Amino acid sequence: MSYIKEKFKVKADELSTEVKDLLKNHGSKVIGDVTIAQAYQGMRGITGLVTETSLLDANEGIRFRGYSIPELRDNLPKAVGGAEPLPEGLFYLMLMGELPTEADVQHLSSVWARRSHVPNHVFDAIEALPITTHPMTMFNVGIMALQTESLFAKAYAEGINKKDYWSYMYEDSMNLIARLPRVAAYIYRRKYKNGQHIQPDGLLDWGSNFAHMLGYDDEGFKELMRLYMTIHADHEGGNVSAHTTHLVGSALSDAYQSFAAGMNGLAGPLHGLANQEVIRWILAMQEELGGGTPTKEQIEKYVRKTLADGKVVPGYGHAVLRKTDPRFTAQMEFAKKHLPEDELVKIVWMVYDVVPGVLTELGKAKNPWPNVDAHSGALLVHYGMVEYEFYTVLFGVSRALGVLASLCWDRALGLSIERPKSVTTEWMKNFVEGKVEASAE
Ligand SMILES: CC(=O)SCCNC(=O)CCNC(=O)[C@H](O)C(C)(C)COP(=O)(O)OP(=O)(O)OC[C@H]1O[C@@H](n2cnc3c(N)ncnc32)[C@H](O)[C@@H]1OP(=O)(O)O
Ligand SMILES: O=C([O-])CC(=O)C(=O)O
Repeated sequence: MSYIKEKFKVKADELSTEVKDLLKNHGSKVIGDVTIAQAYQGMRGITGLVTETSLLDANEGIRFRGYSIPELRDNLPKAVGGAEPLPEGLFYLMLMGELPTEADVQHLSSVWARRSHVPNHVFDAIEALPITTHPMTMFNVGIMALQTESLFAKAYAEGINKKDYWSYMYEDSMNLIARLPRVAAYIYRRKYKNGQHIQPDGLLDWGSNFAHMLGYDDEGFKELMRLYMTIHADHEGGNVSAHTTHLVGSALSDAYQSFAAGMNGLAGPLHGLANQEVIRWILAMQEELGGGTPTKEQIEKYVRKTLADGKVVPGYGHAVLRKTDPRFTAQMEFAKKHLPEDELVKIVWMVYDVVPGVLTELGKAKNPWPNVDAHSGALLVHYGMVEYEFYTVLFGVSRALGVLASLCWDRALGLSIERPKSVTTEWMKNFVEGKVEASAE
């Protein structure tokens, strides 16, 4: 057993004991009430999930095992000559709950490089789709085709003790993370670069090897990839992609099936697809105005028109956050350092000056501030990745780090199949009239 796996097992046994004690001594303690509005409106504010890897504060933003994004950028190991954290280090932190050493990160880089082989039938499955297929659909087909490699599914079919589920989930998760960049890069090169594929370079770290396979070998893009892969990885457990992965995994679906389910959620425009929508929205605004940099007045007019047309302003608002997303700020800082004169980036910053005021004035959105998706596309365009339909695939590769670390914990803690109670509107009406009672079961 690898030393990381062994260490995870020790930590998992410790936490399992603590959770058992918590359940035995405090299991019936109430942590919240549920209102009728919450049942109809996306369960906002209901605490009903346990996710170890990260925790969100509405005003401060995400913390990964207690570390904010600026703290991660200071404390996680970097590539030689690089300033951004290596995503391998974030995975280690999320899995283990402690910061990695340089050696831990190098170990993970080499383990993932070693496990990155993707069987040919996965590429064949992607090739069977029309070239016009959305990259997120290709991505999901690729992930599902990889499911033939699931060690958990094979072991379960042969019959394993439930105490060992975590071990197979760990192996599947490590293999899937190792393979995703190759699948994603294959999709990109197939769809946008005439199928001229680039072989992996096993000597590179995970993020720069991904950049290399995509066809972007300059150091600036590699740094961006490391930052991008780090900040998109996790956002506690209730967001659509993390919750879906956890939910499907709770039925003992394997890592491939669970992650694919999560990725179908990420592909929705109110979630991960918003990053492509931001660039599409800015380009459409520029086109309508005849190109060039718009004025703030023109941006404001376009925002009001978007809202009047019954559409959302992509990249703004959030289900939980109530301030500017620190992931937006991290990308803004990256841009100020590396590409302060970029025209599209400047437009993103002008939009940031305008949108919160308009959304606040209209008073409907609970959070008028930008989220992670408001900035990411402009950085990618700067380095030449203009194919915005691909952006959510990048998000998905990163999200694998968080949701798969969480799946390892789910199986290590032996979490139950998820099955909350639902009721009908007729039940709600009867409840209001006192004809039925809410049940604790
Ligand atoms: C990685 C991520 O997933 S980050 C989020 C990415 N998504 C986007 O950027 C899409 C644009 N934003 C939105 O649609 C929303 O803000 C969401 C989906 C992120 C959050 O949704 P909610 O929690 O329901 O937001 P909230 O409670 O503030 O919504 C209240 C009203 O304001 C509207 N609203 C919220 N944000 C926006 C926005 N950016 N533009 C226009 N209207 C908005 C909602 O559509 C809703 O309108 P309704 O009452 O007519 O249905
Ligand atoms: O937390 C959410 O609901 C959405 C989000 O920002 C993410 O998943 O990264």
